[in-house]
Amino acid sequence: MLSKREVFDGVPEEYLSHKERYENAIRNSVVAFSLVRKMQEEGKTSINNYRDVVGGLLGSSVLRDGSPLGLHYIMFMPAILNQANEEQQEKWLPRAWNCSIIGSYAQTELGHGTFIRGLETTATYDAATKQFVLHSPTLTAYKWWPGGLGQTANYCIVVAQLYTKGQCHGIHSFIIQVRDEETHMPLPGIKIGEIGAKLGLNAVNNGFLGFDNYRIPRTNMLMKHAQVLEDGTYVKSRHSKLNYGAMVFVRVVIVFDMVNYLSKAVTIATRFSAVRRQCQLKAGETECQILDYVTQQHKLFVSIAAAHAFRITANKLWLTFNEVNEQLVEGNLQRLPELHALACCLKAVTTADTAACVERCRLACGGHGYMMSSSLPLTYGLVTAACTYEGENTVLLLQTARFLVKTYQQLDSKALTPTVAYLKTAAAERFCVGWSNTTEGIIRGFQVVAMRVIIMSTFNEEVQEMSRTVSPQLKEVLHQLVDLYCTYWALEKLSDLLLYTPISQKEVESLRLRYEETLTNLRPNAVGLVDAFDLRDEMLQSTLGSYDGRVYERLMEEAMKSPLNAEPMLQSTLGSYDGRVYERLMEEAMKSPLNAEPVNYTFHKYLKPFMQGKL
Ligand SMILES: CCCCCCCCCC/C=C\CCCCCCC/C=C/C(=O)SCCNC(=O)CCNC(=O)[C@H](O)C(C)(C)COP(=O)(O)OP(=O)(O)OC[C@H]1O[C@@H](n2cnc3c(N)ncnc32)[C@H](O)[C@@H]1OP(=O)(O)O
Ligand SMILES: Cc1cc2nc3c(=O)[nH]c(=O)nc-3n(C[C@H](O)[C@H](O)[C@H](O)COP(=O)(O)OP(=O)(O)OC[C@H]3O[C@@H](n4cnc5c(N)ncnc54)[C@H](O)[C@@H]3O)c2cc1C
Repeated sequence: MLSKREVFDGVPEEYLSHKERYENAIRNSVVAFSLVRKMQEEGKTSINNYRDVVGGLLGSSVLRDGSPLGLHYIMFMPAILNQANEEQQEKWLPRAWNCSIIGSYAQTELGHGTFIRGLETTATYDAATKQFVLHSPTLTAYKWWPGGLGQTANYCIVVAQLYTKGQCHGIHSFIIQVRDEETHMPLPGIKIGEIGAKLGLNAVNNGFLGFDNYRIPRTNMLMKHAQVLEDGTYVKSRHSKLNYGAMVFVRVVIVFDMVNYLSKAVTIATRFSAVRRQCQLKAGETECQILDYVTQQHKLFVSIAAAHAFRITANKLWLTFNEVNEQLVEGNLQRLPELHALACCLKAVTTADTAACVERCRLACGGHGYMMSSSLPLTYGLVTAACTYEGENTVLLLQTARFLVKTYQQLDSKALTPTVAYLKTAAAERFCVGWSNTTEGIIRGFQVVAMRVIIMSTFNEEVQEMSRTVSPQLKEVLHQLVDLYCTYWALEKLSDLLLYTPISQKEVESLRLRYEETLTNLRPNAVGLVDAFDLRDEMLQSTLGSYDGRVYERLMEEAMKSPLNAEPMLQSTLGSYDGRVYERLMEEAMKSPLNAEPVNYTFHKYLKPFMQGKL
């Protein structure tokens, strides 16, 4: 087993080079995922809790800026489960489960991400040799972004336009070996490397991939839904969108991921706000905790409520995902459009809200929130990426809008699926005859707004669920969070309510008062509520949010770790003596150090022993 601190002992990640960061990421990942594999071997994990085990690792402090192995678990294996037939699953899944092959998922190209029907990579069937020929006809056809593809993965799910007998049948998925399993060298006809430094997730080793008439066996087309027979005959899928299943799965998983990151950020900011004293409420008094300012409570408390709301919603979405997938297995596709719309909506809403809340948590911590050691900038970099990957949020919300408009148009002719059944009730004019400043009244108001502007609201089911399962004391606090969340958004979306509901000016004023009362009621429990997330210091990795509150001592301890403090005259790379700054930046951008050699040395040192089960 590798020693705990074998590499870069004591130097925080922020001070490592791009290459050292990659080595650190590989080392941490193989150690961490060796534990997952051991749990599998001992039967301590299965497909049901696998999401939590892997998700917990990927969101942990060990893999704090992502992992080059993340896509192997998040998309490569689910794509095989979702799109490979039984024979293909028997061949590929065991090797993927024990990581004797490492995979990625390559759909996005330099020229296309959202419009996947416009992807340019081609897979042309050659009946004479019973092979597909993969080709990248243009530079914009190069796959660009796949996680782990830069230097790590040796297999990949590739999404390409399928051609057979001269006809294009649209995009389909293929499992493709891109590197030699022994030498890790790129195979002939494969052009591959990493795309360079990013805003965040710099440990993920995102790569590019180009094909030059690269041949694969016919049986490497994932054929659970559609097939190409040996003579080139195309057999189409029962539903054209079944091939999109991997994306739906990850969108569902991302909602859980946002719960983790939002809980972490608001724990850090709330605990720091209880420690930080700044300014006096009255002259001569001792400085007060910044958590006592209503403005600080306004910034933070809705994030505590949102973390609970997203967790309950994520659990509900996961149940729906499993229900619909069981129906798909039985050939019942009736709820697939609803699941797609729900996954699109909740992925977009939770990622956008989490990114906004994490940034607000950072701003609530003043200068110390801007320190990398606070962990808030890193967390922001992680969550803001989720607004883009797995479907850019604007585009996904348009998908939801499309589904809701269609549902509304069929309101009287078609039975409504569970998550939109409220639209029937809200359609009746009598539904919202008055306004009440209660949680139910606000939700009803949003349902009317949703009805009128076809926006989905999903909160009411969780409130009923919650009242059945908690103690009176906890129920009171959780209801305060529900009240806070509803009154916060009612005030945020006041323009819609004023347009579409009979809410009066007087009721708006009392709503505002109710909101401030709720902030005050929650204040005594604020730190307890974030402690309840039960995030250990090792998970938070934050000088501001540690449980013991020793903020200033930790800030100083971290500052002293900077190599610049060790050697006052250390030369910065940007200040090179010859002044050729722009030429150096261009050289660096065109040749990331990881691309310097075709096989990065970390393969033989870490990956190969891991893949051979020797770690
Ligand atoms: C073994 C298991 C291991 C499990 C381990 C789990 C570990 C969990 C760890 C958790 C930790 C972290 C998780 C987070 C980390 C995630 C990292 C992710 C890395 C990123 C990967 C990527 O980004 S992959 C690329 C993603 N790309 C996209 O999403 C592209 C977005 N574009 C699209 O989806 C489509 O192009 C779009 C929907 C926008 C339009 O498609 P189009 O074909 O043009 O369709 P339309 O004409 O608009 O609509 C036609 C009809 O099709 C319906 N439809 C569209 N998409 C779907 C779908 N996906 N499913 C079902 N139906 C769909 C649409 O509704 C229309 O229907 P209608 O009836 O005609 O209206
Ligand atoms: C950190 C990260 C990791 C990723 N990992 C992977 C991976 O492992 N595998 C993979 O295949 N991909 C991956 N991606 C790529 C990701 O899926 C794409 O970036 C995403 O789908 C958006 O596509 P695009 O970047 O081409 O932007 P585009 O599709 O070009 O969109 C650009 C902008 O145009 C606008 N726009 C586009 N279409 C519409 C429309 N129809 N209506 C209105 N506005 C529109 C939106 O404002 C959008 O932001 C990753 C991306 C990131 C950031």
